[in-house]
Amino acid sequence: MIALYDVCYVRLGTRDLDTAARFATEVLGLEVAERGRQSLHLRSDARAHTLFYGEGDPAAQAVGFEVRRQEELDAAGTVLEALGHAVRRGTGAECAERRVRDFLAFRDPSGNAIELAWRPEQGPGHYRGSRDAGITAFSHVGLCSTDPARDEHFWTEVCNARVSDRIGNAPLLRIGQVHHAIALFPSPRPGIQHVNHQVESGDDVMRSFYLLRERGIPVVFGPGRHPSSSARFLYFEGPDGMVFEYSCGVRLIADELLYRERQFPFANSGFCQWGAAPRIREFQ
Ligand SMILES: O=C(O)c1cccc(O)c1O
Ligand SMILES: [Fe+2]
Repeated sequence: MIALYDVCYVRLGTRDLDTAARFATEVLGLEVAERGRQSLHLRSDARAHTLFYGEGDPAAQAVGFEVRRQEELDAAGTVLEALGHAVRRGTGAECAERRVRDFLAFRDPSGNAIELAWRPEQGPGHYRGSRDAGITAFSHVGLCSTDPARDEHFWTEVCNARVSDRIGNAPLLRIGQVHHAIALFPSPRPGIQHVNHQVESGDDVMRSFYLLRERGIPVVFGPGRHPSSSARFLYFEGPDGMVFEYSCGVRLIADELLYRERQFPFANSGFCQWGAAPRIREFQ
């Protein structure tokens, strides 16, 4: 079983790096860790980076998960190849760009680019947001899945994820105590479906709601509250149509023995207990 320790970074492609840089700093509130001619590393917490934008095809995406031991990479490669997944070890330059010592790349059963990363770096000093969005950490990703049941099996049987709740057939999967690090939503195609950052308080969610509206940033769901994680949330659209989410108050699941996953309806009420309606394709 591949022991994922935490979700550690998201890599996005963008056709316009300047626009992405302005959005990531002035709107989202991330800190620029490094800006290259065709690359942008952004911080949201103590880590060296959690969001990377590369200039090019917006479909050039990947999600990085930390593994704690380098031997896990070899073992994971063997397991994945036996299941028919092509695997590739990162080059020195690619590891440096990811601020990791080593990584293994493969695609999940839907075709999402996944990277298993060893020893992701911590950043210098505290994260200092470019605006006070109240961000405390990069926390989870939504992934598009062409077969949520099949992919749930992959993430929970080949990897060590556990189902915290389901919304219809969409599983919300934890790898630590946080309610979920990965959520799989039905879609005809693979891809990163949303990127979540946790914020300090409900006030931060509401402050961002008014700021985004003022700046004409499309709010596509919320403010609302998820019945699954109990988190209050706000979803909005960034460059290249990528959906970002702020949420606060996500529940922690500490008792692995007693906890039982719940089933919510794939309906507005399964996504929000306050009555908000999503304008997000994968939530409809
Ligand atoms: O936090 C959640 O429970 C949640 C539920 C549905 C979709 C999401 O993106 C979520 O973060
Ligand atoms: Fe989310």
